[in-house]
Amino acid sequence: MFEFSSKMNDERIEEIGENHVGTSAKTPLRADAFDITDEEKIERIQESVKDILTTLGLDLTDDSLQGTPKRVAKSFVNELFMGLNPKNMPKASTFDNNYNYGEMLVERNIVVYSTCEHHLLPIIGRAHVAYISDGKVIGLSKMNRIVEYFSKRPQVQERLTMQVVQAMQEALGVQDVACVIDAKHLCVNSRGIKDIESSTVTAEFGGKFKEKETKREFLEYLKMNTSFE
Ligand SMILES: Nc1nc2c(ncn2[C@@H]2O[C@H](COP(=O)(O)OP(=O)(O)OP(=O)(O)O)[C@@H](O)[C@H]2O)c(=O)[nH]1
Ligand SMILES: [Zn+2]
Repeated sequence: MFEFSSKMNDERIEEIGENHVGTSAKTPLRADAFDITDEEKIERIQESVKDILTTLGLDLTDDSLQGTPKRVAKSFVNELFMGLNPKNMPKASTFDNNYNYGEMLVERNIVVYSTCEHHLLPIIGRAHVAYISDGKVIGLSKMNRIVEYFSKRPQVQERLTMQVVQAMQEALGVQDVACVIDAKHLCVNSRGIKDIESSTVTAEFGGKFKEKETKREFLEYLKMNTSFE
């Protein structure tokens, strides 16, 4: 049977494509995270889910429940946590800024659907990402894809925000990148304190976005109404 070793290995994690992410913002992956295939992971997780549901007292021979362990395992590996696998990292195509656009570009209202790593419950919200070009521009949809990729991990919102900024900085070769995320955590809304109203705002400001005026301009754009709403 496959055994996970408990030691983290920074070199190994760099090999698998997290070298753009600062140490403090790294998802704590095990050194042997990719020693088994996704198919093997699905098989193993399926057995664990069977165990959980059986322990809860459910009869897994029931027509509706019998496929649940496999469904949960597949959704973990292929969907909810697909961002743990660097093979799913989006290719962030960049282009030369031939038109010399010199202002900030803001991609607003990117839907965030992530999972809280403390309770494995959904985090649902919006991310707003901005950068100022220093010669390169990035395809708009790539910003949404970067947010999606890092969202599909067990997360804390602070780390997600930092990972998005660091991946954009790497892709564009600039420090001038910012991200604000406003999200609801179902672990706060639906259980525990059960506060359905509160949401969490996190922000990461790189380079020029640390300056008061640039930060203010970015935050002003977030307040703008769009004419098509
Ligand atoms: N900083 C931070 N905390 C988070 C995030 N998501 C969930 N949490 C918090 O993680 C904490 C875990 O605290 P614990 O006391 O170990 O867990 P708990 O007993 O289930 O806590 P309650 O939710 O207060 O019932 C909770 O306060 C959650 O609200 C996040 O993205 N960032
Ligand atoms: Zn939680």
